[in-house]
Amino acid sequence: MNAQAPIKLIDGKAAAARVLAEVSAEVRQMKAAGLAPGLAVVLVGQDPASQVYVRNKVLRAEECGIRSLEHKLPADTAEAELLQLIHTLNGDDSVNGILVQLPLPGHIDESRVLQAVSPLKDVDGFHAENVGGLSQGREVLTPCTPAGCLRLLEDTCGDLAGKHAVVIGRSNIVGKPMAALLLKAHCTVTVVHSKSANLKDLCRQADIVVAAVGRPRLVDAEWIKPGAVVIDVGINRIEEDGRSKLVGDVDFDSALAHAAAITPVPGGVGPMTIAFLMKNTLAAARLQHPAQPNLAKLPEAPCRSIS
Ligand SMILES: Nc1nc(=O)c2c([nH]1)NC[C@@H]1CN(c3ccc(C(=O)N[C@@H](CCC(=O)O)C(=O)O)cc3)C=[N+]21
Repeated sequence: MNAQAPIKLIDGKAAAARVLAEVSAEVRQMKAAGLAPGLAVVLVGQDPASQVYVRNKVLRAEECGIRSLEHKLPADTAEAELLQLIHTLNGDDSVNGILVQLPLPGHIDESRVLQAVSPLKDVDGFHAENVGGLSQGREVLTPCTPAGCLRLLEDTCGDLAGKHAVVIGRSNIVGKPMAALLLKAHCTVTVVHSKSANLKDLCRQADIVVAAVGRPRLVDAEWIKPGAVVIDVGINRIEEDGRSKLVGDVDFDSALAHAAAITPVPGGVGPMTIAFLMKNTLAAARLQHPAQPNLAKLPEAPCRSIS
């Protein structure tokens, strides 16, 4: 009766493990060529969720042989002091990647801080130089979450050319760079957001839906065209049945009825974000050593954000 393909769960943990295995192999080659890649993670304040992410990043880095340095600063750190730390890290040759965990406390100007990170060490791809480069389709350091989503989509759908992708959300961290990457992959891209008219109708036209709005379970089966592929970027902590739960921007159980394939939360996009942070750290190390003959002999970067 139903000719549709069986529902497929997109396993972000398994995909991330594959990416991390590639990273580990590359780290070994880099070390053989005399370079031990290092990542600095800067956390300002005590936000418990951020602390969990930072801990996960440090663990994954260690697993694939990347040195990670954690800088924890108190919530009342002055902007000038944070900028000074970034300048020090910019000038430290043992640091190849710098990640400043967001959000920053309200008294700190986020864009000034992101602009202070050297574009060659900007493993988040948030510096204007890299944002502009991505928009021009140049090979630059690219934000980790959208890069991870693109890999999941390519693994699931193969060639993305000509597909209609609807990105829900227009943040600088996910929505906008996701749209740029999908365009680069030859999709027809629609970006919708909280002020869009006919949000649901637009979404229902999509072959690919990427939900990144931060609204728990906003997207249900009615938003999804039968056979569409759904990537859920949302990580929302909610209270339900007297306990705390992690849910996405997609109502998973409902969307499952229409989707050909869908990412779970947790275990979907989150682990891929961290895996691509590691990949970007290696890509950054390569950018910083363009003339090093031994590194130049390394195989082409399989990092999609670069190659
Ligand atoms: N400059 C900056 N860059 C970021 O990339 C950045 C940031 N700031 N601030 C916070 C958000 C959030 N983020 C996550 C990364 C991984 C998981 C992750 O691994 N999640 C797992 C476990 C989740 C859990 O159990 O808590 C999963 O979804 O399966 C989650 C969230 C990166 N962010």
